Amino acid sequence: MSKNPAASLVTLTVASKMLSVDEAISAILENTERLEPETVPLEALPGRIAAKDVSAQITQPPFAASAMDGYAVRFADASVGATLTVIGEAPAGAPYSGMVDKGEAVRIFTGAAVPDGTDHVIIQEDVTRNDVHIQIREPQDEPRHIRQAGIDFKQGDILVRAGERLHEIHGSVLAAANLAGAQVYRRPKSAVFSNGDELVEPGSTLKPGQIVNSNHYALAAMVSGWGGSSEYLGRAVDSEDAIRAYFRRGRDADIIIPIGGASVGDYDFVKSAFKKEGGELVFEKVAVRPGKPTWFGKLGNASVVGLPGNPASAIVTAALFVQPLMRRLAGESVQGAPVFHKAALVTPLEANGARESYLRAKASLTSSGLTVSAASNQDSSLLTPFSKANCLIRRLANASAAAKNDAVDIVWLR
Ligand SMILES: Nc1nc2c(c(=O)[nH]1)N[C@H]1C(S)=C(S)[C@@H](COP(=O)(O)OP(=O)(O)OC[C@H]3O[C@@H](n4cnc5c(N)ncnc54)[C@H](O)[C@@H]3O)O[C@H]1N2
Ligand code: MOO
Repeated sequence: MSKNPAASLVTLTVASKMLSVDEAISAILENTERLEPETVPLEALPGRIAAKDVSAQITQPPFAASAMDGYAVRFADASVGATLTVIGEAPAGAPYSGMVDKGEAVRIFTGAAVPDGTDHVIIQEDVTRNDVHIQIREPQDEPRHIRQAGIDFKQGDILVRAGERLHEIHGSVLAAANLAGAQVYRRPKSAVFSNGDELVEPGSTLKPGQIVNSNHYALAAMVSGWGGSSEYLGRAVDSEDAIRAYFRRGRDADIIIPIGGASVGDYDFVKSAFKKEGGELVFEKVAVRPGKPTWFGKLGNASVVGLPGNPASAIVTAALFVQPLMRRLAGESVQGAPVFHKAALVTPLEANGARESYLRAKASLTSSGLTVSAASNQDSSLLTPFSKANCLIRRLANASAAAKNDAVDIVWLR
C-alpha cells in the first residue's frame, strides 16, 4: 500500500511526564502529516478533503434554456389577442436551429435551448392552440421563463477550494461541471483492537467477571464521521505475544487504536508489546478526566493512539485525540485544541480537580441562548450518558465551582 510520504520527517519527542490536553494534541499533530492525494470518482467525494482547487469545465446551464413548457416568442409580440405562427419545435436536447421572426413562435419544452430571436416563453396554459397558430389569452407582464446561460457557474469558475471538506452535494456540482472525479486526500485507515481477558462478544452467556466487548462500535462510527475508515481486528488476550500479533496485523493502517490495557495494572501489556514491536512512544499519559492513561506513539508509518478501556474514557479520548489526528491525516487544516462554544449551565457544577475534565452533557438552543446540562453520573465506566449527550463540558484543571447560568465551554460530540 502507499505510505505517508512525510513519515520520515516525523520528530519523536518521548515524554514520560503527564501532558496537558493541549500539549497532547500538539504532540499528535506535530508527528502527523496529511496523507497523499488521490483521484476518486464523484460517488466517493462526500466526507473527503479537496487536495486542489476544482474549476468548472463548462458553463452551466451551457445555453439559455426554457424553464417551462410552452412557446418561445418575441416578447414584443406577446400582447393579449395576438395570433402567432408556430414554425417549429424545440424539445430538450434538440435545439431549433432557425431564427424566430416577428409574429412567429416555436413550441418549446422545459430544459430546451431557447431559439435565436426569442426572449420570452409563454406557458401553454396562456394560449389557445389552433393547428399552426397560437392565440395569446393571458397578459404577459415581462419577459420570463428563460434561464440564461451560466447562471449557476461559468467555465473556469472555482467550484471547490483546496482544503474544503466535500459533502453530499459536491458529486452533483462537479458532474454538472463535466468532471468525472476530483483529487482528494486519501482516506485514513484505522485498525482497532480490544484487549482484555474479561471481554466477550455481544450475545454471549456471561461467566463470572466477564464484560461485553462494546467500545469499538462507537469508535468505528466516530472514525467514519471524521473521514476515516475503520477495521476491527478483534480482541487480544492479556499477553504480550497476543497483543504484539495485533500490532503486526495493524501495521499497514494509518492509525492503530488499541483499546484497554493502557494503565499500570499487572495485566496492562499494550504499551510494552508496542515497544517490543519497535514502536516509539511520544507520550504515555494525559492530565484529562476521563482518559488519563491515553498514550500516543509511532509504529513504522502508523500513528498509534492507545485508548483506556473504560467506555467513557475511550469515547472521550477518541473525540479529543483520535479526531484531530484523523482529520489532519484526511487533509483538514486542524490547528490544535477543539473548537469550544459557550453555553449557560442549567445545573451547578462542583469545583474540578487537578485534571482537565470533560463531562458528558446535553446542550439545547433555547430562547435565552445555548444552555447545557451535565449528566448526573460521570463515572468513566458509563456508556448510557452518551446516548443523550450531544457535547462535552470542558472544566479546566482546578476550576472553581460553577453556578447555574454560569457560562462554560462545550465541545460538540456530533
Ligand atoms: N493504580 C492505577 N490504576 C488505574 C489508573 C492509575 O493511574 N493507577 N488509571 C485508571 C484509569 S484513569 C483508567 S481510565 C483505567 C484504564 O485502564 P486500562 O486502559 O488499562 O483499561 P482496562 O483495565 O483494560 O479496562 C478498564 C475497564 O474497562 C473495561 N473495558 C476494557 N475494554 C473494554 C471494551 N473493549 N469494551 C467494554 N469494556 C471494556 C474493562 O473491563 C474494565 O472494566 O485504569 C484505571 N486504573
Ligand atoms: O481517566 Mo480514567 O478514564 O478516569 O477512569
